[in-house]
Amino acid sequence: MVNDIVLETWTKNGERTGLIRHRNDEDTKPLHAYRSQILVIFMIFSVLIITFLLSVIDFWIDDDQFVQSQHAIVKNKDHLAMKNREYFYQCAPIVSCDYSDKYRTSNGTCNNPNNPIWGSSNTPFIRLVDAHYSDGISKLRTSSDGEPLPSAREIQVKLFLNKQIRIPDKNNQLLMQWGQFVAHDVSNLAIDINGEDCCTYKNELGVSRACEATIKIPIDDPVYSKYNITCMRFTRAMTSNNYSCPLQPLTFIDDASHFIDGSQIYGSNDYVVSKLRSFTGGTLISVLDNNQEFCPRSSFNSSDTNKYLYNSGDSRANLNLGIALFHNMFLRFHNYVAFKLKIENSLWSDEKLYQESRRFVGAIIQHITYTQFLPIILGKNYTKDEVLYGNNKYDPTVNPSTSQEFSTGAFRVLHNIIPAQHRFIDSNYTTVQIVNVTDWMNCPYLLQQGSNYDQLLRGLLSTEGRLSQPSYNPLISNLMFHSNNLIGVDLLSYDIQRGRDTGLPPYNKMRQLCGLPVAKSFDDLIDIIPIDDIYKLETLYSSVDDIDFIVGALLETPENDALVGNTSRCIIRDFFYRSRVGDRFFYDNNGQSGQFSKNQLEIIKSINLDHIICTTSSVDNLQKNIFTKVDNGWYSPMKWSCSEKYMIDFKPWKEQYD
Ligand code: HEM
Ligand SMILES: [Ca+2]
Repeated sequence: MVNDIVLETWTKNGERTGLIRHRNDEDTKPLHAYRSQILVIFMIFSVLIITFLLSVIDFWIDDDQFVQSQHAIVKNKDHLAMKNREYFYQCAPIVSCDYSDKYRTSNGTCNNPNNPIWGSSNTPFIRLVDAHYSDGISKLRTSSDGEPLPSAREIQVKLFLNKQIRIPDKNNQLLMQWGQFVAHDVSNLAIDINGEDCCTYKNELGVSRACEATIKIPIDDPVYSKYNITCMRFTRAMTSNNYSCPLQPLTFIDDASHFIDGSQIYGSNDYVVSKLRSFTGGTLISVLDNNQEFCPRSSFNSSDTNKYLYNSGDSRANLNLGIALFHNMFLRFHNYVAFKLKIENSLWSDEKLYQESRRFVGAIIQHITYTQFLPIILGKNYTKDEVLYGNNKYDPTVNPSTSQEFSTGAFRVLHNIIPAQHRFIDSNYTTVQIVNVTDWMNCPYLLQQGSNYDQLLRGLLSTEGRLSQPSYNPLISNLMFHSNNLIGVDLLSYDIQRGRDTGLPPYNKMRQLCGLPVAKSFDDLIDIIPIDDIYKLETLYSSVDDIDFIVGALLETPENDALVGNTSRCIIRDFFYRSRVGDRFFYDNNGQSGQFSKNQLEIIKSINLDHIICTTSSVDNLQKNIFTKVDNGWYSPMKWSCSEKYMIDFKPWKEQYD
């Protein structure tokens, strides 16, 4: 019988193979006479079975599958990362899932039925291109000729620092703030902060791993040289080694759930979630101050209790005033939704109210991101394509994980729209205060003084944003995290150095990945980078292949109405495509467990950031395009009043009882 099966296996199109015919011709011989043939067949058969089994296992854990999707951005498959699957082989936790559950888990596990940890917090950023380290493992990339790359600060000084274009943007500052809010939803790279002042320690005690990438400041630096500073502190990012998963080359872990699910509000694991919930009425814990609702305060050990930090789903909530404002806004919005849902469903438990409100808020964040934010970032024509607005179908072969190239490279290009200053505007639309963005970092308590919250919000809404351009504002380029009003660090130097720290591929490789021609010489960059910048690049880098990704990406002239150049656009689009199609709970994907009803979806699709602002602040009239700067006048025809326009109907959530 067994031989018969083998026979069938080797029959092609109904014809027997020569080997088998031969055996049939001689079937009078004793069995042992066929020993060698049987052995060969057995071996071939075993190899086939093993190959088949390996390919099944490979398919099951193959986190490179997303690139095979027909819409994936990747045009050149020769350059795909090979190492993404290592984590899944070696360190992936085993989780048990109930796929009929209507709600996301807090850490994002159990989204994909075949790969339940895809996109969950504490799993790696995927790489679109293999890591680039000089030793192939962890040492920062060097030039093609083996020499060190130019210092990140030297690049900033020679290429970007003095290029400030002061033309006001047609978008307002709120656009930038939404970008940072979404960035923190999908990406959180832990930094190896161990209290060392790396620049000092480097001189006195040698170099720890965390400190081995401090940034050299040129002696003729136009800013730092005045203070005789020649070293910028910088610590390397944590790696999977810090998460008990030693991998080579270095692999970096995303502490946030990779999905756009509001994890920066709620937390990316059960512990944080439980610390933020009030466990009554589905609400989050909040503090009432001066009749306004704010985030709870963290148990930050400060000698001055008035200088608290906020507790939220993401520790970066305190980084700058704009992001702190958004955390309060969404805390208030969550609690508002929970309150409204309770009115419709008085019998719902705290758990049900919390989960339904969280689901509602997560859906709105996705809706705003895809319909209001991305069309401006990527350009309206570009976002019309079905990559971003598809057929509402979930595709389980698409990996939704945040890519290293997106997080450390392409999306950071938008640091170029951070304005130097925020305006505080009162209810009469008079500017009452102008604040440097770098002066109010890590001091969210300032938001709670007087009417600062509403005034900053009015300022973000009605102040023009910084025009997208190949430079960062001078304050964020010199004074970030300053403690004494004198000198701080440089965000652009950090971004360049972080790219090297995390082994990002150089710019030319990213061009290739995105289907742009590979530049064989600096002159070939002329298709997309202005000639003056190409000359400067030539003085800095010894080869066109050495240019850092973010440097090339920042210099690219955006096409049409996009805010970013082609290469970053391609990487940003890749992420948001995968984040939509590869998220089983994406708000308008059909077929998800407990998907929104038709009426509910209609309401969700009608809600914009405008509604959220109206329900959570004293701002009482808003421009029709929320991210556009409009005239402040009360009677501007470009504005709608909150009381007329922005009611949210929660009736479709009323549960029908028979
Ligand atoms: C005032 C506004 C902002 C400030 C002060 C700020 C500051 C920072 C800082 C200090 C880092 C970490 C740098 C490092 O050590 O590597 C960072 C990371 C990042 N920023 Fe911003 N940023 C702002 C706005 C934005 C905006 C508008 C975007 C995008 C639209 C953005 C996207 C990102 C991303 C994707 C990361 C990496 C996050 C991670 O994986 O940890 N940021 N930002
Ligand atoms: Ca998330």
